[in-house]
Amino acid sequence: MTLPFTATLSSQPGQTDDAPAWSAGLAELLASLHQRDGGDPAQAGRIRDWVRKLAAGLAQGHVCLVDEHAPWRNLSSPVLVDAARAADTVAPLVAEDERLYLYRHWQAETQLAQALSALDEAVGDAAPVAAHHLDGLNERQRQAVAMATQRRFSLITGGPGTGKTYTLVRILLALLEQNPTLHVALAAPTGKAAARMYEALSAALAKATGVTDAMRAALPTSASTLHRLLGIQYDRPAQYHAANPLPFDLVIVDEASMIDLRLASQLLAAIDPRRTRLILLGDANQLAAVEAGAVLEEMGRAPRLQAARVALNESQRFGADSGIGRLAAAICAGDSAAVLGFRRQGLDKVRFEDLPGAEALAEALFRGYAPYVDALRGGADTEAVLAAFGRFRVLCALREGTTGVAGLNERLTARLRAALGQEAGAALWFHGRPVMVMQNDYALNVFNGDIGVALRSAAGLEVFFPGRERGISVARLAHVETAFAMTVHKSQGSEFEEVAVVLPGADSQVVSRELLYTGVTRARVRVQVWAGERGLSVAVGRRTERRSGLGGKVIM
Ligand SMILES: Nc1ncnc2c1ncn2[C@@H]1O[C@H](COP(=O)(O)OP(=O)(O)OP(=O)(O)O)[C@@H](O)[C@H]1O
Repeated sequence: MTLPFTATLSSQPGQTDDAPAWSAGLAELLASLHQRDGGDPAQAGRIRDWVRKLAAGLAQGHVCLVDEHAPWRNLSSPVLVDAARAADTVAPLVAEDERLYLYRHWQAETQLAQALSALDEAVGDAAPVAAHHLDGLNERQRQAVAMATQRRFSLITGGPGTGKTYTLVRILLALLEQNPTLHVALAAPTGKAAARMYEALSAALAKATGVTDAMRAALPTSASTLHRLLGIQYDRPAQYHAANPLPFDLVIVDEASMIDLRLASQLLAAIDPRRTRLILLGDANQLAAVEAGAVLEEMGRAPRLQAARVALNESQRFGADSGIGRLAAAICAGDSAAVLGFRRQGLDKVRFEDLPGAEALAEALFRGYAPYVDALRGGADTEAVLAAFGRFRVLCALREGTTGVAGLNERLTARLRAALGQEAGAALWFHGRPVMVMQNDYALNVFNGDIGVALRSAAGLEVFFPGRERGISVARLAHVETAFAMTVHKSQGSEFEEVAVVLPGADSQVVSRELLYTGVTRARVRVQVWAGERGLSVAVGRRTERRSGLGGKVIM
């Protein structure tokens, strides 16, 4: 049977405080199927209740419902199967010990765990890494090089500027020295993250010593999205899978915190443990994927994968005394007192502000876009306009409300149009409208999360994206949103000179330590934090935990 959750699962968790509307429908459906197919009518209410809770959890990124008493253990129901039998018998719900899943999440989690175990078992076929590849690295970086050159699966985590790229270059050079024809693929969950990964790696390679022309020639000339790497289009099955694995010796995936359970299981299925080495890079303290499954974090905690992971911990970007670095560290540590202390005493390059009313907030945030307004007014070329827009961004926890993306975009739009002397009007498109693509469009070659600016050109109003010469007529771009303000979720994988993080009031359930950390660390130079004391302290105090069974399932 087909369950009605495929489309709705992509509703944004962390953005509404309520259980999704579809959870009640799914609960009713399964409760009535239970009765129709001969289940004990007295148990229908329990099924309904569990499914409702499970669905609410899914919308927040949990993979399963957890109850330590496993009340589903001895329940006989046509809509529920025990995990021990789930490989042969398909039912909408799977019970596995204290966890209850929708079938396809149980299947993805189980397949991912098996693939990880198989890959992690295939270790130790490489020669030890030559000592010169370790020169100048700190202890954790050395461990990472040794690990990634020895193992088939490795996980390298670390915050911004901890040297993930720097270390990766050493790993690549060491592996290329052993095998000059190494076939390498670079990928990331979004187009933006892939582009940034490639840029960072190219820059680090340009600075590295001992890179021969042959090595350069063996390296890929771009990084792709994971969807493109795996050949996933729309909702069709991936082109690469267990029976047709990816034709690479080494696959490197950046920004792995953004990978959800389904994509992770598709990626691992496409890795041939006899041939391919997989290196995942990411920041485990960041927000997890919007969809179900905090895969990176789970992998990071799985006891059996301990030898396959290294956490880099010395940031070169944010020195120990940098304001952003100290703030990020205090947020990560859940140290509300320290964060409130910074807020009261002041912190270098960090501006803390109380939340004013809607108009005053928009007015203050609009000042961040002054260089962008100047570029548009002065008739700067497209590249300069895009660069000016890329300097600053407003990042929100919510979509709706005074502090939400939608309202702020409206108010910032009105201010930009006034500043440019445009008539205030209801027109959706205008010269200077920054937009974010919300859906992959393979025909236009634009992807979820790409950001461009609408500019008047000889061909009319066209959207220009960084790194692309030609604009795209606004009429062809259906799934876009104005992008002065964006959610913290959507900002993952991007970086700006300055960001303004806007939190809602203290009673919101959606703000968390991971969200605030992700927002703050999108800034390279300066950050503004718009939140009252209580809101800030609640955010720092709340850790998101994702319920799943992955950690315990990976075995060797
Ligand atoms: N061991 C080291 N010796 C000298 N410089 C280093 C070392 N490790 C990192 N760096 C430098 O620190 C800076 C940050 O490193 P890098 O860009 O690799 O971090 P990153 O973790 O990839 O950051 P991000 O997550 O922001 O992309 C770079 O300028 C890099 O050259």
